[in-house]
Amino acid sequence: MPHERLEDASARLDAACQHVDLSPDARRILCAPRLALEVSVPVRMDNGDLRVFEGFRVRYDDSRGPAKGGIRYHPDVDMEEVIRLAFWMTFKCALNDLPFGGAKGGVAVDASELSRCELERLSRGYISAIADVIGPRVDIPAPDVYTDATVMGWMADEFSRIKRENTPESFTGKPLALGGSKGRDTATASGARHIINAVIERDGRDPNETSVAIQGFGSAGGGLARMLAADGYKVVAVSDSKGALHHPEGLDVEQIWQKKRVERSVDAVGEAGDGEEMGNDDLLALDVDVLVPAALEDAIDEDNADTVQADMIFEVANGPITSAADDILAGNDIPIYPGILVNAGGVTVSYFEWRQNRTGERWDEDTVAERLERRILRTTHEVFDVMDDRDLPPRVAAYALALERLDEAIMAK
Ligand SMILES: NC(=O)c1ccc[n+]([C@@H]2O[C@H](COP(=O)([O-])OP(=O)(O)OC[C@H]3O[C@@H](n4cnc5c(N)ncnc54)[C@H](O)[C@@H]3O)[C@@H](O)[C@H]2O)c1
Repeated sequence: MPHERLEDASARLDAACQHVDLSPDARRILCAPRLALEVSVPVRMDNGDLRVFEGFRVRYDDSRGPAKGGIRYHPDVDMEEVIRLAFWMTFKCALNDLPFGGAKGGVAVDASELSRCELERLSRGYISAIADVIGPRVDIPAPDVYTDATVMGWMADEFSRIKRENTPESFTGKPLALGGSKGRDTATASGARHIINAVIERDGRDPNETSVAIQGFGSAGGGLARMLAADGYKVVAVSDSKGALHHPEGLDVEQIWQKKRVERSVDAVGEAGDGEEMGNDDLLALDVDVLVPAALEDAIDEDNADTVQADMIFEVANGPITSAADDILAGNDIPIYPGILVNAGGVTVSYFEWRQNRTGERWDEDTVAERLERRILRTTHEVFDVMDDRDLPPRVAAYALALERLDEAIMAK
């Protein structure tokens, strides 16, 4: 890969390549993105000033179908980060056998500083700038960090205006009224829950005796905390960007959820429940059975990897563990279930949304939940088979399986 900060993605590709008879053509094709577009998005601010934002859209690979990937609004977004995220989407879609390639987009912006009207103008301007490279049979965007259904609604509307046709299947993660799918808001947490339950059962553990710490109490991590607590797990620690809360016998997750997500309190998680407050980094070092990083990238790196005491890690965030940390955790025999498996519930229900929009169907909540569980468990058991048959750790097994599917499509072309 040509970009310096892509070593993590590249290291995962190299590790998987050692276990797959990859054709040299596929290796060459997967080393760089198919398309990397950088755009300037001028936006008239409420006070009359003009600001110009940097935007990106990357189509990493589309050998298995139109590319799929979210749009992130964050001040740190740059081309390298977007390429890295698009690479992971390529492997996530392949691993989960979705008929999609991988893409990602983003705008370098602190969305919290913008008024609602400024955010709408930015979202519409960004779509106008990338309209030539997206579409329902080319590249289908979705929400990511600091973008949501409202933003997708504006973007889908802008795209329909530009194309002069109504194409709800051009975007996923839309509001229900504009063709969004039921179950999209809880899809990532549900997928992660099914995988954790499958691993706990395979290991012969009892959920009631299993302690869990979750970093990041957002839509994915907070939703998962609620589901695991309902399944009987002891959720002993959760955190957000402001603080962490710990209770060795298990936290009252519903109370924290109510305060953080329903009342939209700005208080830290640490002030929202009846546990003891602790430092954010201390959560990662707790002696728990299950650790779930569900915040942002690079949370566990070579500086803190050695402090991790969990029996196993499930990545809900994209790329929360650097490749250097991976090596340290492997040396300490801590298995890591990778994000391309664990957080695939979101893109799976996005695929359901795209299918519903293309056929004009509307699936009810139970249908979405049942089809999601079936697909997630099928992939999970395929990964277990590769782990057993080839004696591989979960991350390498998942990448090897994805790589074989990508290789097959590239060679078939
Ligand atoms: N939501 C989805 O459908 C989905 C799908 C796939 C992957 N992901 C990934 O999951 C991660 C979280 O996404 P989300 O949608 O839940 O975002 P979100 O914005 O709803 O939540 C993120 C949470 O992380 C917390 N956080 C930030 N920095 C932290 C830190 N240093 N320590 C502890 N907590 C911190 C924030 O306070 C917030 O509570 C991202 O990496 C995203 O790419 C999300």
